[in-house]
Amino acid sequence: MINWARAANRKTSPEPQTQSTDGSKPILTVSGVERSFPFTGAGGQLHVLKGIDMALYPLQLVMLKGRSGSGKTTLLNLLGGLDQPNKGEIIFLDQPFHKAGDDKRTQIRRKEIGFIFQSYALMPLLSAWENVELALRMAGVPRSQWKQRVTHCLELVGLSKRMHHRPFELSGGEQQRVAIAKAIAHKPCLLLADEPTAELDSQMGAQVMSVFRDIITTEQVTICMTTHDPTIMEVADHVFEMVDGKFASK
Ligand SMILES: Nc1ncnc2c1ncn2[C@@H]1O[C@H](COP(=O)(O)OP(=O)(O)OP(=O)(O)O)[C@@H](O)[C@H]1O
Repeated sequence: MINWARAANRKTSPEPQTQSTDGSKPILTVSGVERSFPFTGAGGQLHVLKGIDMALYPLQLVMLKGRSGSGKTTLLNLLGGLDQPNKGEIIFLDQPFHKAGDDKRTQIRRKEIGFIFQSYALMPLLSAWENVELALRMAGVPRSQWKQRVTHCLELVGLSKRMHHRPFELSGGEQQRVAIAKAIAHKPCLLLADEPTAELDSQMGAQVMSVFRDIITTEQVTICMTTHDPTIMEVADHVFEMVDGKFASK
């Protein structure tokens, strides 16, 4: 279940954390990041991110909140190297992510980042086991390690008894836990999750958050996720609120 005691230590924007509680270095820093998109046909620009500064530290659970369309997914895509900023810097594991080309970003992403989506994004014809195994195959992990790693990841998310079920035979919460096992299989240091609990009822959402808390410790990951759910936000180490393309000020 959710560790509600963590709420007492929670910090909220506007002050992007400039240091961790234990003095460790950030794994990712964002400075002055802006992102615009061209209007189709009209020749103008939609200025979505207008100067974002933030840092993610090891073993943090960080949440992005804000109204629909405020730019949360746009920022998450930049953090994960799926997109690039028009302005500003993103440094990931001491490397300039904002300057890296597609191949370099893909290479870093495959090794160091895991993604989790609202809609689970599982292969429907593959079992939970095969879905996680596919993630290892795609990450280039040697075949000799697959069996042990798949078993470990599915056990971590509490699905050791559902390993051979296909997605349609699993509940929404169970499918999302398979998606988490898939996202951590290649041992990334950063997990990015876009509305991971949005499709789940409160009990299943709490289960997913409990799994997140466990894997931060056992797998040594940092998690950055978006959410609209105030109950879920209670377990964050830090909440950034996005308003009009920037983080909200007090
Ligand atoms: N590739 C793109 N091209 C054009 N506009 C885009 C693109 N990606 C995002 N946008 C626009 O940027 C704005 C922010 O979108 P984004 O998906 O980041 O918001 P969000 O805060 O995640 O919203 P929600 O909570 O509804 O998921 C929206 O107006 C969206 O239409």
